[in-house]
Amino acid sequence: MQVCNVKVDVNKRATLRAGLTGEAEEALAIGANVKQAPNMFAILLAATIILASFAVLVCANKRDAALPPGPWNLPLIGCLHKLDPERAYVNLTKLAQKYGPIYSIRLGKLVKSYEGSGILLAEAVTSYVGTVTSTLFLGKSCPREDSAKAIQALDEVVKMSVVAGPINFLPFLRFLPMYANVISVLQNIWNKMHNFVNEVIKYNAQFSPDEKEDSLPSIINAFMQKKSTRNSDEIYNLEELRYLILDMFGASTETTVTSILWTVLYLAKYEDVQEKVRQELLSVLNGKTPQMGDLENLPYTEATLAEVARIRTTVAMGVPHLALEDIYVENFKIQKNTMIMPLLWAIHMNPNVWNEPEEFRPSRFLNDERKFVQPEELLPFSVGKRMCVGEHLAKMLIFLFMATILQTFKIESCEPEIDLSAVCGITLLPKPQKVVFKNIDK
Ligand code: HEM
Repeated sequence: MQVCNVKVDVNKRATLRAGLTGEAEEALAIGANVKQAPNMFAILLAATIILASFAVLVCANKRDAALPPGPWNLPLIGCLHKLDPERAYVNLTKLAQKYGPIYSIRLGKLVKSYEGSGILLAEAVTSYVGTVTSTLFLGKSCPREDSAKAIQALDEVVKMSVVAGPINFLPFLRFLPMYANVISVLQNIWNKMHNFVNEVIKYNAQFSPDEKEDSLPSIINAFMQKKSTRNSDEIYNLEELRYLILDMFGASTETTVTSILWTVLYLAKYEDVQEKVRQELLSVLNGKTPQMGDLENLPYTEATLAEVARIRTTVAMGVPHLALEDIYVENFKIQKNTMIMPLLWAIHMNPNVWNEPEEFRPSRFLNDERKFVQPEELLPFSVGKRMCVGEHLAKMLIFLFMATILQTFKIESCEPEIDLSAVCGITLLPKPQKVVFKNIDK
């Protein structure tokens, strides 16, 4: 299996220092000396600038021979000029095609902005996903309106985090008023989220696990149960629980909502696929409420969901990891503190694995007996020991939503043409557009 990794040097401050103070100081010193020879000043200054630029360029491209190959970097901005913020996953995939499955680039800053909050359906889907996840994480003890507000706040955090993204690559930006404001708004929302989850935990902590009427198998209840049987507070303390719940909220809502939105849009666009899925659902389920166990008897439906997950990889650029020490991968040296981005989009669009990867074709996941087969290169939830812990929950939420809707409604676009192009934020988002659900009996 070919896995494509993109490496980003996170040691930005050191890079900037080498680019600015090192070479630029040297260039200025030469300029200062030539002040005593006015007639030669312009020529020497021009030469100095050219030499200095060259030195800075060379410095920006100094590579340890063992490091993975990659394109030339410009001082300060590295390879950013090669990346279109909204289509960075596509640009990065092109570099993978040129430099091979493991390559490295240096990023200065990545400016991304995204207006709009998704298609109109987004609100309803967010409420569906949020209700299930908050009940699962917090149990019944949390009033619905409170958890809805928390989910809304989280949505804000996700959008603001996209705007704040460049700070990851150029940390000094946090001193600029625009970014300082974003950070302060983010901190404000985060504090509110922490307070909210804290209140729910405090409420739950009043009861011993057997005393509680709320016996739903939620994370909060499971945690409290474990805590009551342990003497040590080292792992099962309430602060740990708060962060765990916030991580779960952060990782589950936007990803699952976005995946559902893509599925709705693809089925609205490919009406023949939608009809085939509906016919399979109607004949197998025969009007009954869908359950996760039904999926094994619904190969075309499962293949369609897999194909959407492939062609619109929700977490297109993966979740960054950090090398804690120098390591070697296929003879390439990955230096300590290097950020490693598993470029899931490139894996899902690799023409050596997928025939005509740009085509939406659910049948690629069906074998000769029309059974669903999952190739190991299908990795929307990543791979390895840090892969998504919510894979099964997410698949369940997507399947149950789609199976319920499609048995009753036909999804149609309100626009002349459905736009399936993506905007790259934290996840790969569809453009805002309207769809309509028409009752199939009418
Ligand atoms: C379709 C929806 C989802 C997609 C596409 C998705 C995808 C991913 C990906 C690609 C990662 C990165 C794994 C890595 O670091 O290599 C991840 C991590 C994670 N996901 Fe999901 N996810 C989804 C839904 C969920 C849900 C519903 C939950 C919550 C129950 C969840 C919880 C997490 C957590 C906690 C992590 C961090 C795991 C760790 O670092 O050990 N995800 N997800």
